[in-house]
Amino acid sequence: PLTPTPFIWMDGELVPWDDAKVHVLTPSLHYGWGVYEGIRAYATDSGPAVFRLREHIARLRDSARVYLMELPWTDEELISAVLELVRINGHESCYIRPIAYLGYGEMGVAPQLDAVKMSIAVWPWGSYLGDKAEAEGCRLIVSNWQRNSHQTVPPLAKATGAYVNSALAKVGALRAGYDDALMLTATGHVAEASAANLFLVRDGALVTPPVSDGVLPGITRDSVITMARDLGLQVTERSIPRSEVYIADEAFLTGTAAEIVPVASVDERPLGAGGVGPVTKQLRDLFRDVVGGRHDGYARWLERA
Ligand SMILES: Cc1[nH+]cc(COP(=O)(O)O)c(CN[C@@H](CCC(=O)O)C(=O)O)c1O
Repeated sequence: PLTPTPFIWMDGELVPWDDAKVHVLTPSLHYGWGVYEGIRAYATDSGPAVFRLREHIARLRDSARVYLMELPWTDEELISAVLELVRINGHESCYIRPIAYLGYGEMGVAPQLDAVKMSIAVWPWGSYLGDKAEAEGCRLIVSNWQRNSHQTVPPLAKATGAYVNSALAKVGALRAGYDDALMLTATGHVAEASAANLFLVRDGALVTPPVSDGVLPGITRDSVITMARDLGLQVTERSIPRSEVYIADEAFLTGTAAEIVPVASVDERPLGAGGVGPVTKQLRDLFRDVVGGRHDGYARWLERA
């Protein structure tokens, strides 16, 4: 359940949590035409810091452009709003959820595109896949729901309505007793999990599906690619046929909510020796140091609240 925080930012105003409401005939509620972001603020020795905030706001604007939505605020205004909201809500660490949607006024499939409204909320959000998955690795099953394609619902844009695809996969996986779903493209190549990117490790080298295979260009994915290469590891972005996952030495998921979660098995095939693989552990330990402000080499990725 959500832990309320004192204020939500709505169109430039700070609104008490319980008053942050929209009309039931808000078209984005009915048709899914909206874009959003998932960002995290982390506790550091010098207070809360937001991880790669600028990149997240830039992706929000990219998503909005795909959906013909002009955000009524500049990147700088949104960055300031996020930092102020984290500060006044008083959390050392929290999850941050900006959303741009189409406000009340007209109904119908072709929405009123100039009615763009925005809100930003924060709340404490712990382990996305649960402590057990973090410690022992998550169990994935390949979903029988195909990942959105560039020809249907563009995976490049983080649109609200796009997530029924992820939700169908995730709910199916949970009901089958798994932690999450692995989604494939129309050609049977690996895309990503329901709300996180996937990396494989084989002979010490990392492989991850390309954006052209219908993945969200994840910011955690980008961070892991950069950190891995800085560690001297080989990282390749290429199409991965489904069965190649079964023969990986290690695999892990990356996402803002998920962070870095080891994969213990896919379709009941255990990966490597099970548990947290050495490369996964090395990258997860480094990631935790970086977001905790304990690694000067990536200070550029942290914005102090
Ligand atoms: C489909 C998908 N793929 C990859 C990622 C990882 O991207 P990034 O966070 O930039 O590293 C996310 C983030 N999923 C967000 C929403 C989760 C949710 O709504 O639940 C998140 O992790 O915040 C996705 O939703």
